[in-house]
Amino acid sequence: MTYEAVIGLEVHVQIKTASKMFTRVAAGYGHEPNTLTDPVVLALPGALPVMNKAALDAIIKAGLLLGCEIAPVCKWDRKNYFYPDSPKNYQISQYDQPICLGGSVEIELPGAARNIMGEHKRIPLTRIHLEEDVGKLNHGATDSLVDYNRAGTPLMEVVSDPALASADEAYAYLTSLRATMIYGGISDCDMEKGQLRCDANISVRPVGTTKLGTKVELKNLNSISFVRDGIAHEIKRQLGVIERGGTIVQETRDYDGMTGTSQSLRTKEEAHDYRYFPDPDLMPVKVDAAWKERLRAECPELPFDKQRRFMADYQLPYTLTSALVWDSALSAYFEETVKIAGAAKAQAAGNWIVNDLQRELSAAGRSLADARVRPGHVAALVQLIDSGAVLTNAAKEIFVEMFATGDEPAAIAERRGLKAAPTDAGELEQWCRDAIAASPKALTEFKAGKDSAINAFKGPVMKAAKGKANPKLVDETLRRLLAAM
Ligand SMILES: Nc1ncnc2c1ncn2[C@@H]1O[C@H](COP(=O)(O)OP(=O)(O)OP(=O)(O)O)[C@@H](O)[C@H]1O
Ligand SMILES: [Mg+2]
Ligand SMILES: [Mg+2]
Repeated sequence: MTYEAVIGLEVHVQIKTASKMFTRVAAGYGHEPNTLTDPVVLALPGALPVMNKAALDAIIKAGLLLGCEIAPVCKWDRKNYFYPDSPKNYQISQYDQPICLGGSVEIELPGAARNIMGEHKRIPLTRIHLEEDVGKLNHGATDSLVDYNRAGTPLMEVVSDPALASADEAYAYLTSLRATMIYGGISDCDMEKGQLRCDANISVRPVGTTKLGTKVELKNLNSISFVRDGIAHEIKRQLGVIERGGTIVQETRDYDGMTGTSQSLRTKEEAHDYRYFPDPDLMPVKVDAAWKERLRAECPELPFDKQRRFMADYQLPYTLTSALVWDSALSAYFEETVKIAGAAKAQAAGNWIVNDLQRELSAAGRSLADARVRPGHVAALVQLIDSGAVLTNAAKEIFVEMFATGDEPAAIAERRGLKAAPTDAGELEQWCRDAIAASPKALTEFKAGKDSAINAFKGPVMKAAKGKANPKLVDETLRRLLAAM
């Protein structure tokens, strides 16, 4: 019997807000332990939660970006459990009335080659709800210390349907979801800081059947690559168990990305173990049309939509769009350049940005925001090349200097003597006549209608001009002379 894998992901995304979910104390990372706390975070007697509007805005925006239905009314529930990371002994979460329902994440699977677009799919979401993050336990050799700085940070849980079929699809899903959250300004999704965390639920079933198999939940997958590796490993493990005649038990396993192994943590608790009940301290939240529309207006175009637009409007090749659209600042920079240089120059502009600008930025350890080269500079350089005033090799040099100084490309070309030589018209004409005379075969071909035969004359002309002739002028002069022959 052949088996297929079924995967559902639970992704926790910390929302980037100034303060915590139910109190005004600051949210943040990397502070002295237990400095971002107050009576609400520490659950001191009498402390009461007050909702953070910015966090609600962010989750509604996330829902709109992913095409979810925003529930007109949602409520808060207590998820009860005892563990030192939660001083209240419960977590405020949303159980049966989450704020976002349905929706999907668009993914792209790997293409046949790097420069070929892969298949696109939409992975349906079950829900997105809002909850508060818990504290952090730091385990020492003989004791464990608890830090409540993270406790109470607004946290979204994005739950997918069991609809992913492979480790690669899970990888593509996380890449796309992460980009969407960053684009929307909802989270920075830095996995090293725990801003995005993923649990993977995995089961297998015989191909052709629809009933879901028993799932195993993988935890502690702390990079997107580890999620992919962990899932691939777990699918293999489950198939191995079945092959040996065993059965899969529902459990939570810990995957160690460094060693590529997993071990059982616990057999999985059921929802009733948490004794969910509505939080009596918090009112349900009503989201009306005006609230939704205000946030809809703030929703940016998503990377895949942008990529389709770049390919259609600017005729850009897939590879170039892939290098641009996943970084919203970079694609904004590109579009500003195109606005100045013109859509016909989009590909040239894109190449300068993706290759030369990015190379110089990473060599200098700088970010795009503080690059001295602005879109106007790139557009000006593209225009100088197009007009024939500078040649490509010179332009490369100009770019490097432009990056270092922020000077205009024309000024750099002037002072560094990098302009294509302002060839004397009579001299250029003579070079062209000599080149035509030296190649009677190409002349015959050109006269017979083979336009590309003109290229045979250009090399000798450029050689005579020591590489500094304006190629556009060379082309024009040759054509003028040829037409008269
Ligand atoms: N048989 C299955 N095989 C693979 N994935 C499954 C299966 N059943 C459920 N899933 C996936 O498991 C996830 C369940 O997440 P959900 O948050 O609803 O429940 P939970 O994991 O029990 O709760 P908790 O948030 O307390 O961990 C979903 O992403 C769902 O698609
Ligand atoms: Mg869950
Ligand atoms: Mg879970």
